[in-house]
Amino acid sequence: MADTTKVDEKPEQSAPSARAADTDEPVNIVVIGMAGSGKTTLLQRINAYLHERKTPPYVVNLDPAVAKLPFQANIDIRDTVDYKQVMQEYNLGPNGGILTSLNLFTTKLDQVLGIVEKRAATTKYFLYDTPGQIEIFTWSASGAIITNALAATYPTVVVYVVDTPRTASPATFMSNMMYACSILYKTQLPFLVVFNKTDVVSHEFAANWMSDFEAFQQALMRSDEGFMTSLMSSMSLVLDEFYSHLRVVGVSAMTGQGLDELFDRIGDAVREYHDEFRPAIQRQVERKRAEELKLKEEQMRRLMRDLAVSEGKEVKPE
Ligand SMILES: Nc1nc2c(ncn2[C@@H]2O[C@H](COP(=O)(O)OP(=O)(O)OP(=O)(O)O)[C@@H](O)[C@H]2O)c(=O)[nH]1
Repeated sequence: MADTTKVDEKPEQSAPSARAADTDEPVNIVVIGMAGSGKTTLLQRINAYLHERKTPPYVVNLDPAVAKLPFQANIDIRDTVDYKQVMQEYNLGPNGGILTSLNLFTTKLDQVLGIVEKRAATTKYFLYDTPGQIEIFTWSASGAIITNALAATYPTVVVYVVDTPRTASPATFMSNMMYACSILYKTQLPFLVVFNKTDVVSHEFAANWMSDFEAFQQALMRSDEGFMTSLMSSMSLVLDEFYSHLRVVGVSAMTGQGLDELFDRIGDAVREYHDEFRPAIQRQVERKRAEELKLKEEQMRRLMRDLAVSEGKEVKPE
C-alpha cells in the first residue's frame, strides 16, 4: 500500500489568485452522481471555467478507483491509498476495496482539513470528486464524516449530477429523484441538482416534470409502465414537496453551456448555508462539545472517588 501516514499535496500549477471580494469564506463543492453521469468531466469543465476567471480552484479526488483524471488534483486519494492493493490485502471485491480505501483516507482527514484551512486565504472554491459507486460515498460512515467535517468549517454545497439523456423516461427520472431525495436528507446540506449532457438532450422536460405535477402524471400514463404506473404516481406526490427544496440547473460539461447559471445557483446555495444550515450545524457542534465535557467531568468525578477509596477515605455510595 502507498504511504498512508501522510496526505500528499501536489505543488501549485499556477500562483493562486486573490479570492473574490464578494464573500470572505471559501466554498466546498462536493460532486456526487451515478457512474457515468459526468462528474469528472464536469469537474474538469468547472476547473477550466474558474482558471479562466483567475480563481483557480483546489481539487480533491476522493475516487480511489478512477483510472485516469483529465486534470491534476491537488490532493488525490490514490497517492495515499492503493485501491488494488487494499483489495488484495483485505481480500475484498471492487466495491469493498473502494469503501475500505475511503475509510483509510478518512483517518487522514484532519490533514486534508489542515491543508484546506491553509489554502483558504487564497482559494475561493474547493472541489471534491467522489466515487461513481454513489452509495459508497453517500451511505458510508466515511462519506458522512467527510461531508460533516467540511460543512462544519466552510460553506459546503452538494452538487448532484444527473445524466439527462438517461433520465428521459418517467421511471428512470423517478428513481434518480428518489436517490437525490435520500442524499439530501442524509447530508442535510444545500443541494443542487445538475442535469448534465444538455448538449444531447435539453433538461426542460425534467424541469417541467418537477414544477408541474400534472405534466409528470401525463408522461407516466403515456409511458405505460404497467403495474409500476400507480406506484410511481403515488411516489410522485411525495416527491412534489421535495422538489420545492431543490435548485435545478442544466449544463453540458462537454461544451460548458450553463456554467454561469451553475455558479449563480451555487451562490444561492451558499447564502442558504449561511442563513439556515450553519446555525443548525453550530448548534450540533455545541451540543456535542457539551456532551463531551459532561463525560469528561463524570470520568474525573469517578477518578477522584477511586483515589479517595484507595487512600482509605470514607465515600458516600453513589
Ligand atoms: N455529450 C456529453 N457527454 C458527456 C458530458 N459529460 C460527460 N460526458 C461523457 O460521459 C461519459 C462519462 O463521463 P465521466 O465524467 O467519466 O463520468 P463520471 O460520473 O465521472 O463517471 P464515474 O467515474 O464512472 O463515476 C464520458 O464518456 C464523457 O465524455 C456532456 O456534458 N455531454
